Amino acid sequence: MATAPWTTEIPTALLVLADGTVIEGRGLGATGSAVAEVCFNTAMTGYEEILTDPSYAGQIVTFTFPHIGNIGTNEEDIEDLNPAARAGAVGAVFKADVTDPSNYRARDHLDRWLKRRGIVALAGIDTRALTALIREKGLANAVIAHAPDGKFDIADLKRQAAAWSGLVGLDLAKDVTSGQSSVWKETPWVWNEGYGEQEKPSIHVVAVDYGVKRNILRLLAGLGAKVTVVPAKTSADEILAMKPDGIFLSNGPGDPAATGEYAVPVIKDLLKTDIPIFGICLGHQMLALAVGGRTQKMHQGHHGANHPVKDHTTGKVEIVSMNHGFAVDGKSLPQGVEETHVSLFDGSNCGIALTGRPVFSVQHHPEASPGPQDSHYLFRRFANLIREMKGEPALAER
Ligand SMILES: NC(=O)CC[C@H](N)C(=O)O
Repeated sequence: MATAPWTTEIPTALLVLADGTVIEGRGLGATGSAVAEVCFNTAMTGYEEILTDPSYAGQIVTFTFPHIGNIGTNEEDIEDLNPAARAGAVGAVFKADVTDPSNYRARDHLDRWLKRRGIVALAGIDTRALTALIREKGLANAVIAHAPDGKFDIADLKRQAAAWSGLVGLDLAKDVTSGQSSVWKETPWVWNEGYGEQEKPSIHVVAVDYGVKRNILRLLAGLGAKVTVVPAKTSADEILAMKPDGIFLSNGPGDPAATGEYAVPVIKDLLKTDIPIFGICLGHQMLALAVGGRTQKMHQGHHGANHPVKDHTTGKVEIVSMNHGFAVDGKSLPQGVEETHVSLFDGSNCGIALTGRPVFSVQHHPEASPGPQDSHYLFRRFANLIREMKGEPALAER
């Protein structure tokens, strides 16, 4: 994968894998380097949402869709809660060079936006070959480096990539969570109107922020919730003192088993109440750990917006957004915990529910952003569990 022999171009960016593989490309975005896990994402749209999803902290995203950047960037499509913290992917890999944006919502060029967010990026490589390599050998630790003068200390980059401990055992939720509690009011985006505001909430949801995506909070607010967002290390007593009608456990980066000291014990305490609980992705994995299940690292992970998942409770198949490199071992689930959803790609666990209790979670991303909206019904399922507790009529689920 070296520079084509007929060009005299000097590579200005490198992706150096832990096994010593060096991939040369054209640099864009921030200069410098970042060490992380390199994964591939098969979504065809939504690069801004993907790169700002805090669950991608500690990761470099290779986009399999070849043209990234042609709709530019805007201020509305970011997913991390606190833009100043710039939680999200640390690196990005594209096939084609980024062109000038052509979209009525564009406010900036992707290259400038990447620079501002501190994301190191590389373009002009065979992303299919890199994806095939990840599929064959598994998610790889790597360094992405960008130097406009083309000067790299390759031996040092190789050392850095090989020395990095990787995501297993790494707690990153504590780095991306909000520093303080806040109330979220914004409701989902409507074409020609933009985002709305929830002014008359009828239920109260406390959302534990392990790296939460904004669109989750919007969908909760859109269903009539006052959403109080609390930091990842908030205790069960503090959460219960807020008198929530429902508790939401968010997505987030890193190894779910590594957050064991603060998240899992709190979830165990919350499970002693009868308050409805809903978890997404990292929240799903930690709920599974709290009920006695196990999580494990995946070979190539699931990152995309086109994954088929079956809901066993209805028999329906939904096409979903995915972003995870760890998974719940479906075989580890104890009695009283049902497997509600499975991936139709590899049969891996995608959802659990506690038998006879208002507690459930999913591995995929029903909030989409980006991706199809097939799984939005899960938010209504959660709202209905809360409404049932309050003696209010159910909303239509689909
Ligand atoms: N999107 C997420 O919440 C990801 C969860 C976890 N960090 C994983 O990679 O599996």
